[in-house]
Amino acid sequence: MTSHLVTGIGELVTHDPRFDGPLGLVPDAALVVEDGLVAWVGPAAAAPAADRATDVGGRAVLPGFVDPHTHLVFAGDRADEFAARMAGAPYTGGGIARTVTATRAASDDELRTRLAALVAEARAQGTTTLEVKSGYGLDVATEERLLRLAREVTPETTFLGAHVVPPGVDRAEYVALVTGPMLAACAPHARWADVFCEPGSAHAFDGDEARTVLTAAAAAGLGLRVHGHQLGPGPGARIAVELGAASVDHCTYLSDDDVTALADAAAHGGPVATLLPGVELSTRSPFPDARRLLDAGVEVALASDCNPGTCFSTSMPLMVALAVTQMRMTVAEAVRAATLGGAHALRRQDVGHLRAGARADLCVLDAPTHEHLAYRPGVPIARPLTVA
Ligand SMILES: N=CN[C@@H](CCC(=O)O)C(=O)O
Ligand SMILES: [Zn+2]
Repeated sequence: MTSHLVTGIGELVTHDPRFDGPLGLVPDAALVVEDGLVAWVGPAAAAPAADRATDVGGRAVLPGFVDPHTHLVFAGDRADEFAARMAGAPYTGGGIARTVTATRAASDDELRTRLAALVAEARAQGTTTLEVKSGYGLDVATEERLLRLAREVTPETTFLGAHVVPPGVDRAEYVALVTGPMLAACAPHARWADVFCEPGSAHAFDGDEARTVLTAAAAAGLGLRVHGHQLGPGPGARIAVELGAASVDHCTYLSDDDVTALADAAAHGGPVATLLPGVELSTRSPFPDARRLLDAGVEVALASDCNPGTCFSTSMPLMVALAVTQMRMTVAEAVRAATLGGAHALRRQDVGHLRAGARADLCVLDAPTHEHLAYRPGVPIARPLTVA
């Protein structure tokens, strides 16, 4: 087994409680990788010998970003919808049907090529784990196809047949399809199931429908996630708590009762609140109240939600910068949410931190400290650090 010493680390974010502050920071640090796993972290002065060494020249190193919410398998483009929105049109979810039409018409190879390009784009900015949802097929064959393709790039695949009711299809019949033949075809390729729960939307699902979909998915062995509170108030957070979902995502319009329910559940591993500030940026909506969640003791994750409708960005550094500048998160809270928070939203113990035994998924910054992620918005300072 070859050991590899990474040295010259100006600042290392470990999330190891043995080290300093909320991020477990080690200044002038080193790290040893063996067999793809972190074998040792600590001050460079105490580093053990290793077979090989890489000096990162005083740069900051942190766990690779964990992006727990993306919709990366799709075809087509909705730049015109984005431009119309910037000129005043509202976001309703109605544009999802256009992506569904383009996606159904695309070949596996077209979808695979686009997906690979988006994964490479995310990775080039420091994302080392990402979740990918279906949801632009909305028929049995296409949903199954999207999940098969997603599985080629990540184990974190999510069945989102309940994204919207396809135009012209009866709601009850569609819920029966999603919970019956579609779930049966998709479950073998999925770790998770998700539902777009927005009772105020003509396209998405109400609380009863969401509960029906998620209960069936849980019975099929899938973990649960919920899209909720993006467009308005709703039952998404309470359903997520009630059914033991790993995460409730968006969380823009939460009531005090929703926050209390999430905070009470947090004590026994309740849902993470995953915030998607790229959506508020790209739909010109109010940002979620991250402080209210954090101050109540709810674990917060950040995700890109990369999709062709509400946020066509794979950039986790952008999400960190938005969380800090627009949502009043501290830099440490945002960096934690983009790494360890995402890992918890995916119920993963092996990523999102750099304690001994973690996967050696490393992100290096062309900067001396993690603060530069928010201090230098839009500047491509984050990239993966590959240690062979
Ligand atoms: N809100 C639901 N789904 C996506 C948007 C999908 C689309 O508009 O294409 C989201 O998370 O924002
Ligand atoms: Zn989404």
